[in-house]
Parts: sequence; C-alpha cells; structure tokens
Amino acid sequence: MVERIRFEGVSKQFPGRGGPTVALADVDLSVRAGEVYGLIGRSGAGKSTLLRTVNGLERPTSGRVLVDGVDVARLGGDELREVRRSIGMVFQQFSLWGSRTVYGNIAVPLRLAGWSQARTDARVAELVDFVGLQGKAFARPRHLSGGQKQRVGIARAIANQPSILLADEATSALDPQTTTEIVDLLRAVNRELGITIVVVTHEMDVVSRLADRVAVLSQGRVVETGGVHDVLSRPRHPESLALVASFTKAVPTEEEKAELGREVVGRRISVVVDEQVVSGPLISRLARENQVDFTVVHGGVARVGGLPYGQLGLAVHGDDPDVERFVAALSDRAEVLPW
Ligand SMILES: Nc1ncnc2c1ncn2[C@@H]1O[C@H](COP(=O)(O)OP(=O)(O)OP(=O)(O)O)[C@@H](O)[C@H]1O
Repeated sequence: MVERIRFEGVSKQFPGRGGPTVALADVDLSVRAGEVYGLIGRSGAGKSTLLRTVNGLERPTSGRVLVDGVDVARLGGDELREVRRSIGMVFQQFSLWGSRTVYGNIAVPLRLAGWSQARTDARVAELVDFVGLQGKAFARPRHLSGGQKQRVGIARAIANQPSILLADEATSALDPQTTTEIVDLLRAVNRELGITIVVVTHEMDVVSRLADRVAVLSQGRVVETGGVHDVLSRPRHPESLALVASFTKAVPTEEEKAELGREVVGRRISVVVDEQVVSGPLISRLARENQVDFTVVHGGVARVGGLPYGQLGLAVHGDDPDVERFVAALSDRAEVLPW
C-alpha cells in the first residue's frame, strides 16, 4: 500500500470576534494511492478546510499534511507551486473563466506549466474527448449546462496529469441525473487514469457510489473511519448514524429508537442488511424454525451501487427461550444489533 496523503495531528483555528473557531482538531488520516477517499459530515464539520490543507489553500495552525512524504504545510513559493501542480481541484461552482472558451479554460494549467502550443492542442483535444465534450471546445461557459461546466472543471483539473484530485462538493449544484454522470466521470478519472481522489460532499448518495473509504467529521474531529459500505451499513458514531439515517431512511436515529422503545412490545433487535438478509427468506425461516413471530417496526433496504444498505428493526414475539434461540440463530448468519 502506497500512502499518498497523510494528515498528522492537523488542527486549524480561525480567529473570530468572539474567540477562535475550531475548524479542525487533531486530525489523523491516511489516504492510499489510487483510492477515492470521502470526507463526510454536517455543514461546518471542517471537511472543506481539511481538503484545502492538501494543496496549501489553507494552512493548519499545527500538525503536518504530507503529500507523497512532503509536508505541504511548510512549503511556500516555488515549492508549493510545484506540489500544487500535482494536485487538481474541482469546485461546486465550477470556477471557470467566463471570457475563455472550453479550450481556453482547459489549457490554462498547461500554459502555466510551459507546454508548447502543439502539445497543448493535442492534450486539450484528448481531454475534451475524455470528459465527453466533443464539439464544445470553442463554446463559452455561459452556453454550457451545469454538468458540462463541471466536465470542463474536471478536464482542467486533470490536464497536467496530477496524482491527486480534490473535489469539493463537485456535484452539489447539479440535478440528480447530472450528478450520476459526473460521479461516473470521476470514477473513470480514478479507475482509468489512476488518480487518487479526495471528495468532500454532504450527499451520502454520491459518497456511497464514489468512495472506497470514508472519514466522518464532526466539529473538526474525525469520529469514524472505514470502508464506505461498512460505515454506511453499520454507522457506530451518533454523527455517522444521523448522516446515514437521513440517507437510507432505514437506520433509526437515537430519538426514533427511544420513541419506538416506548411504543413497541416484544424483544427489539436491529438486523444489519446484507446480501444474505435480502436474497432469501432468512428471517422468516428462522422465525418459523424457532416458533416466534416478528413485526418489522422500522427500517428498510436501500440499494446503491448494487449493494444493499440499511437496517431492519424487528420486534420479536414468543416464549423467552424461543426468542433467545431465534436471535442466536439469526446472529450466526447476520449482524444483529441490540436496541
Ligand atoms: N476563512 C474562514 N474564516 C473563519 N472561519 C472559517 C473559515 N473557513 C471556515 N471557517 C469555519 O470553520 C468551520 C469549518 O468549516 P468548513 O467549511 O471546513 O466546514 P464544512 O464541513 O466544509 O462545511 P460546509 O459543507 O458548510 O462547507 C466552520 O465553523 C466555519 O464557519
């Protein structure tokens, strides 16, 4: 495993009238070469600030941000410009130059890097093709749709063959269909070009389709990390739970659990949804074998990227030993969480 980015004890405070705002507090994270890493969390959690430390747009108050072993936080001038050249970035609002054509926008980083006209022409043509903007090279941004503008943003960000792409809410200004297309394009950037991507998003749907691993931030701290599927199907921290609950509508929040606890009779369990649970009559078969009944009192199954997510909240009814046997048998085959 090659490590591409490592955050070591990264903290950031912004000065403010009523005292400093803590944007990041002692963040330790590591991003592997070739993966898509998602930073998720509520508004104000510190996601953008953390992302922007990678290319030096934001300097940590303390800690180190190592990109391929070099501490970006200490660099300035030419050295920082050099590192930035290997890091592309895309933004929610595209940040294109309105007076330049698609070609002109994509060519900017190549010109800055001193590419010849002929090389630039060839590279821009290749990029226009790659991002699916054939025939639009001489259009101006105002004649492009949001999705097309973001394609230009992506082409510009990868023009110089960076090893890292930072995406800050890159799909947040787009409708669902266009979001899907841009997610597909970012996946192609990752898989076909081998570019490591760090993506900040509040859209759980996007992170579930794009990221390999995620970190959940809350008030500047990392509260949970893991494989995207693990975190989305078994969120452990209340903050992750709240994010996932809002996405799948299938994982009860603490408040919902408490409310159901007052209303529902029977032994309450949550079954983590996986392929086994949804592909056959596992739960009803085990209930029959152990002579118990159950009611689904909460939850659901969301399917994203072909994988099922969610939890099923069950109230199990029967004699105590039967209920115990049923829960034990189910726990052997699926992940069962207490309420
Ligand atoms: N330039 C700045 N000056 C002062 N405070 C800032 C600045 N940038 C960010 N902050 C504060 O730092 C905290 C983290 O902000 P950040 O934008 O990183 O969060 P976020 O998780 O990306 O949220 P959002 O999705 O709303 O952008 C917030 O309290 C924010 O108000």
